[in-house]
Amino acid sequence: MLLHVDQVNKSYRAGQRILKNINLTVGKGEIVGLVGESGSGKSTLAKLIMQLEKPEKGALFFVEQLMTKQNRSYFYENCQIIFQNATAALNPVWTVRELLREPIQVAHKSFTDREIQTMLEMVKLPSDILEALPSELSGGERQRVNILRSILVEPQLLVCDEIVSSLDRLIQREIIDLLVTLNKEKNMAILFISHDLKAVSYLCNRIYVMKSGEIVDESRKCEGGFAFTDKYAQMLFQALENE
Ligand SMILES: Nc1ncnc2c1ncn2[C@@H]1O[C@H](COP(=O)(O)OP(=O)(O)OP(=O)(O)O)[C@@H](O)[C@H]1O
Repeated sequence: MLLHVDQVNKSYRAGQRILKNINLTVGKGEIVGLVGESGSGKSTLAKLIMQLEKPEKGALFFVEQLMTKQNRSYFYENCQIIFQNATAALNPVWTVRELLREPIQVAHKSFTDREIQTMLEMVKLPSDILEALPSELSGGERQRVNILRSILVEPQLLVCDEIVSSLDRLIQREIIDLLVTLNKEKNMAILFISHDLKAVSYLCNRIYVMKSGEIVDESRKCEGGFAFTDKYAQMLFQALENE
């Protein structure tokens, strides 16, 4: 197992539990979805996974190892997160070339110009983009730069928190197809957090449904569809079928 969230609880204030006994796993090379209405606790769980917040109870394991301060750097070399707001994640005064150089240095890697060109091609960015500033890019291009920055370190797991929500449908589909390609070519596991059921159903092999801080259901894709047993989960996905 790549990621194992074991019986995790979280409150920000006494008496108000935001996460309740969360159990979630992501296997090597697996694409897992996490859906739920606004405020159900998805982003809080993402922050806990990335060790930006501490669980009150429970534990998190990465490649069977309990996540601790001591092995945090190994974790960050192998797990990357992308948030919805691509603009905020990119330093506005850096060109794309500089933005890509940073994670390359952090990962102690070096790439030739030719290799960088190949990577740009993989995420379908034009080669002349290297000298552009984030403000000169479209929303979809900014998110591609963000994705490219995250995958340069070749993580085993990519956590995507609402990364396509602010993009139009066509660009959303292109970004999702890019994630499918990265999953296939690099065997990179993905935890895809979204309230966009259509995107999640298309992309994921397995989906968790969250409601009011609890995981209420889980289903694996079978013959292109999902079979939920919980009433709330069924209602959510029923609406999608009727679209
Ligand atoms: N730093 C914080 N301090 C106090 N409460 C917080 C904090 N962060 C989140 N919350 C509360 O935790 C609950 C869950 O929020 P969270 O952002 O995890 O939900 P979400 O499912 O990701 O929602 P959305 O889909 O709208 O992003 C909300 O009620 C929110 O107000």
